[in-house]
Amino acid sequence: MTRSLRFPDGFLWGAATAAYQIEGSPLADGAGPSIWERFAHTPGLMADGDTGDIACDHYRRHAEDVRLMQALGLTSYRFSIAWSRVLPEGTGRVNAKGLDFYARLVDDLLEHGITPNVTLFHWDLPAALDDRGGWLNRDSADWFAEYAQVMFRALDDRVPLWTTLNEPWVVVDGGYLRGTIAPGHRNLYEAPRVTHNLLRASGAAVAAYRAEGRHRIGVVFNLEPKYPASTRQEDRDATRRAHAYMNTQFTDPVLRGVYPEALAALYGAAWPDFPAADLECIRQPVDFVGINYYTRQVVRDDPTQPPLRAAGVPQRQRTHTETGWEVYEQGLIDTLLWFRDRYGTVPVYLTENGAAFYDPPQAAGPVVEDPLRVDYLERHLKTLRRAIDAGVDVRGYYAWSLLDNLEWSLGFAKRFGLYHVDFSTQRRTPKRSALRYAQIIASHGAAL
Ligand SMILES: OC[C@H]1NNC[C@@H](O)[C@@H]1O
Ligand SMILES: [Ca+2]
Repeated sequence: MTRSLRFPDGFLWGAATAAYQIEGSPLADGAGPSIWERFAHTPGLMADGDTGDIACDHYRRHAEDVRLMQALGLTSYRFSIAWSRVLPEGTGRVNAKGLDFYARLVDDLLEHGITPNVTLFHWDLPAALDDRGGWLNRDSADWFAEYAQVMFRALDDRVPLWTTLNEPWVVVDGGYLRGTIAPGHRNLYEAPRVTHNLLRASGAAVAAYRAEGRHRIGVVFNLEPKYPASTRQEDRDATRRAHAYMNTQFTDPVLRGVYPEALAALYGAAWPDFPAADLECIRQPVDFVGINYYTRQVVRDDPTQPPLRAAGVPQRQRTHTETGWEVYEQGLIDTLLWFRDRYGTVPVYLTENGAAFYDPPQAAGPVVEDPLRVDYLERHLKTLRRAIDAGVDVRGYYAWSLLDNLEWSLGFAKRFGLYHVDFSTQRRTPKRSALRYAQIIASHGAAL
């Protein structure tokens, strides 16, 4: 009997984006600046001097972009709210024009039969809140809950899927330890405190939602499975540290109410003594979890790289993307089975999956040929179906990304889009992967 070729009834076929990466017009209509406005305009921090000043000009071209979604047959679209469009100072005064942009976008999606999946925080913290300490300030949980409540009251009648944070690990590791993304800090003492306040903020928003929300709310983690480079104990220990730092540092507090004990040893003196009551807030039950999967990491012991003392081992024999990530779809099912076995039956959406490949410049033809991205998409969707067949409750898939966009400090050169964007003309052109995805959606997976 052939394996079930179709995906479950009601499975959502989506694509994902984030505000600062696509919208442009960062200060239009009363919007306040975010920390990305500052970071991107700080010389030397962004590849090629790229910024989100225009990006995909989505703030003005949103109607055209919704039509592009419909052309693919998408049944869902995941996007984020720019917090400082709605609350220019982060708290207090609401900017009606900012809120109205998102209300119109949601209405347009619904009119096209596309289910909105709304991320409240996708890294673009209002600059005014960073001036008050940002995620280092324990008050950040209250700021975020206030903002979340504004959004729930404005849009919960039309938005069935909410998520609080996108990828807290990236904010901690990139924004506060390595300094590669906004706000560009490099401070080991700050990292665990930011983890903790991000998770407290997420819990506070979920608690606020429970008081008046009518639909479902979750949180989005990027999960990257870690594999030991050898059977040596040192490599196995390094792999465990890397897994705790990147994965269970976030999933365990939210889904089990405790931090992995490896973190205290890893952070050492930098590990704070968190009040137990905080974990009660953090472990607010969520309705689902979004998992963003891109690649795996093979890990070896590396004493020269404290505090993690772990290094990635390049898998040169395999295809890699333009961001240096190994194409490794087996890691997707390994991660989903691990997640199900550790946390039980909490529903999952694959809220991001995709690849940046060098799409060769094409004559202005109707389709951009991107064979490597087509291959990546097929491999991961086939693997996702295997995980579903193995009993993992996956409710939807979101390709990262609908459009080529600003890949944060890597700039526009890293192209993840199903649609190619010519940033000098704003012309959108479907890639072969977009047409293949449309075919898969139309057959509800059978065409895989
Ligand atoms: O690196 C690709 C994507 N990963 N997750 C978060 C998104 O904002 C990134 O563009
Ligand atoms: Ca450029």
